[in-house]
This record gives sequence, structure tokens and C-alpha cells, in this order.
Amino acid sequence: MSESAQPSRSGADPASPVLRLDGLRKSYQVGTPLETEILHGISVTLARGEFTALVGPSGSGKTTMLNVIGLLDAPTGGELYLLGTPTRTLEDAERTALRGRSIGFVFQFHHLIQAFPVLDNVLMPALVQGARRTRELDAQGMALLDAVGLAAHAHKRPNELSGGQQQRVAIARALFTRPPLVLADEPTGNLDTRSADDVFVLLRRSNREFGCAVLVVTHDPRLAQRCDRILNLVDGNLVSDQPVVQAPT
Ligand SMILES: Nc1ncnc2c1ncn2[C@@H]1O[C@H](COP(=O)(O)OP(=O)(O)OP(=O)(O)O)[C@@H](O)[C@H]1O
Repeated sequence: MSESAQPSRSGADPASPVLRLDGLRKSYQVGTPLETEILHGISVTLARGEFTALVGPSGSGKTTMLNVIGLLDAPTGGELYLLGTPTRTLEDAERTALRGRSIGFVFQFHHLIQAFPVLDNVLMPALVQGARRTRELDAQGMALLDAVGLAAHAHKRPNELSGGQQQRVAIARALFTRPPLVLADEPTGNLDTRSADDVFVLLRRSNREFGCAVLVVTHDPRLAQRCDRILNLVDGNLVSDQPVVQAPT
């Protein structure tokens, strides 16, 4: 995998943490004038290259937090710094551009486009940012598919692959633009134990070899223990932030 590794293309200040949340709040309007607050002022910093689990009971706000961090949903209070850039006051176009070059997403349901071959799915983040389809781009996609062990499947449709293989394609897609931050929302939630392990190992390897910070939501304590750090969210509050002491591998 390291052959195709490249430095981050974000161009942001390399000294700043990849992510800093400062009193982040998120409310939803559930009626008029009823508003319900889901995230109650979260402050946390993720260093570059850190591999962090986000755990917590169902309904505690993990997906909400990931969506806000991913600039898919706007916070209602506090500030979110991505690579040192405060994001609250960004215009939509600036926010979209920052998201595109800084964040890779891996969801529980991989959201691959079934109408396109696997390789095209991997290239998609670059294509939607306006990259031209060239041989070089294809070669980069193939190198990444090779790295996730799926080069032989490049020209198949995603639904010809197993669930675990499709999730590995989704990881290759998330890594294609070499984002400094990868957000993964229960990426193994839909997989059997063995495929879940494979996907997790791949995320870990990507983190080590590409140097991207990974924030992964998981309900699986076994997987959380394989991260560098565990954030525990309860009722929209960060109640603990613990380093994980790794057993030697
Ligand atoms: N668009 C919305 N409008 C109103 N309330 C919402 C909205 N999205 C989420 N919520 C509420 O926010 C709370 C947190 O939901 P969220 O999906 O973030 O929790 P979670 O920790 O990811 O849960 P799970 O582990 O079950 O996926 C829930 O009470 C949910 O009903």
C-alpha cells in the first residue's frame, strides 16, 4: 500500500490538529418552537494520524456528531476547526471544497453506486471534484484496489462482491483523495465477525500507511480496544476520553 501513499493534498497548516471541536452543540427543530439539543457542548481534539473509536449507547448522538464533523450537517453552537480552519462561517461552496479535500467517509451501508464498476466507484471522489478521467487516475485507482486486495474485481459491479469486499471498496474510495481525516460510521456493523475483522484491519493499515486520522463509530468493544483512543458519548456529552494501551502485536 505504501507505494501509492502520497502526502495529504489538503494544503492546510501541517502544525494544526486534524480536528478540534470547541463547545460543539447540535440541536434539531422537532416542532414549532420546540428544539431539542442532541450534542451539549463537545470539546475534543484529534491529532493527525490518530485512530480513535467513538462509542456510546444507541441514541447518544454518535452519528449526529460524525455528520457535524463531516460538514454534512451544521452545528448550532461552538466551533469546529478542520485542519485549523474554523468552519462555522464558511460559505457552502467553501465548506463543500474543504470537505472534499479533507475528509473520506465510510458508512455502515457502503453507498457504492451499483450502476458503475468497482474501479469507477473508487475514483468517484476525484471525479466529483472535477478530476479528468485519465490513464494515470485509473492507475491510481487500481493501485488502491490492489492495496485492499481487490484489483481482480475492478471491472465487476459492486453487487457481484461480498459485503466485506464492498466495504473494502468503500474504504479504497474514502482514501482515494488521501484525506487527512477518515470518518467511519459503524463500518463493520453489517458484517459477519470475520469480514468485520478484515475491514477493521484494513482501516488500521490505512491509518498507519497513509497517516490519515480515523474516527470510527463502533458498538463492538473488541474493535474499540484496537484503536489508540476511545471517546465515550452518553446523552450528547463526552463522558470519557481514554487512551488504549495496545498489546504488542
Ligand atoms: N434529523 C433529526 N431530527 C430530530 N432528531 C434527530 C435527528 N437526527 C437524529 N435525531 C435524534 O438525535 C438523537 C441521537 O441520534 P444519533 O443517530 O446521533 O445517535 P447514535 O448514537 O448514532 O445512535 P445509534 O447508535 O443507535 O446509531 C436521537 O434521539 C435521534 O432521534
